[in-house]
Amino acid sequence: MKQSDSSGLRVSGLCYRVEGRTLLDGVELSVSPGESVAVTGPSGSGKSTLLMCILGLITPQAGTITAGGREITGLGSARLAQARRETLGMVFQFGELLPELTPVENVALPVLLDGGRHQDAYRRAEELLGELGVPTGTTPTGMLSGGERQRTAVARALITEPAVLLADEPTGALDPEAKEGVAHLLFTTARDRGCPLLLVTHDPSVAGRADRRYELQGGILAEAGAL
Ligand SMILES: Nc1ncnc2c1ncn2[C@@H]1O[C@H](COP(=O)(O)OP(=O)(O)OP(=O)(O)O)[C@@H](O)[C@H]1O
Repeated sequence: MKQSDSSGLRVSGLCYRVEGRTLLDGVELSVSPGESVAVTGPSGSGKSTLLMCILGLITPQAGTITAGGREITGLGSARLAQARRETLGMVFQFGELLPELTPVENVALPVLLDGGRHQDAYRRAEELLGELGVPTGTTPTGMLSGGERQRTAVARALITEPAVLLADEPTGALDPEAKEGVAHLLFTTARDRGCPLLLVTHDPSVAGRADRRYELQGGILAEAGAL
C-alpha cells in the first residue's frame, strides 16, 4: 500500500447541485486508514454522486476532497487523472471488467495503462487473484460466476495499491452467498491493508459490517438513525 498520511479520506463542505436540485449540501466526512464507512439513503439521493465527486469525475460547486494526503479538488484534468489512478481504487456494482479478457489481464490493465512493466503487472495480478480466490487460468472473465467477477473487480481496484478504496453497490448484483463473500473480502481487505473504505449500498447487512454508517438524504449526510 502506498503510504497515505494519517488523514485517509477527508471530505469537507462538499456541495453539488444539478438542475436546481441540491444533492450534496455541505457534506463532511472523514475515513481513517483501515476504517470503513457505509453510506445508505433513498434511490436518487446522491450517493453515487458523492463517489463521482471523490473520483473527480464530476466537479463540485464547493468543498474540498483530500485522499491519501493529496487534494483532489482543484486539479487540472491531467493531474486529476493521475491522482485518481495513483490514489483511488473503485469497485462498481457490475465490476466494469472487460468480459473477453482473462481475470489476470483485467487486473493487470491499470498498471499497464500507467506504463508499468508487463511482467510485474501480470505477476502482481496473479498474486492478488490467488489471495482473493479467483481462478487465474485462461477462462474469459465474462464466463466467471458473479462472485468471482466481483472479486476480480476488487483485485483490479487494489493492484495500484490505492490510498483509498471506494465501492458503489459492490454486492448489488450478487446472490446472497456471493454477496456475503464479497462483502467480507472488501471489509477485511480494507482493514488488513490499512486502507480507508467508503462504500455505498442499499443492503442493510452489508452496511452493518462497516465501522460507521451514514445516511444521505436531502443533501445532508448524517450518522444513520440521526435523520
Ligand atoms: N448530470 C446530471 N443531470 C441531471 N440529473 C442528474 C445528473 N447527475 C445526477 N443526476 C440526478 O441526481 C440524482 C442522484 O443520482 P445518484 O446516482 O447520485 O443517486 P443514488 O443515491 O446513487 O441513487 P441509487 O441508489 O438509485 O443508485 C438522480 O436523480 C440523478 O438522476
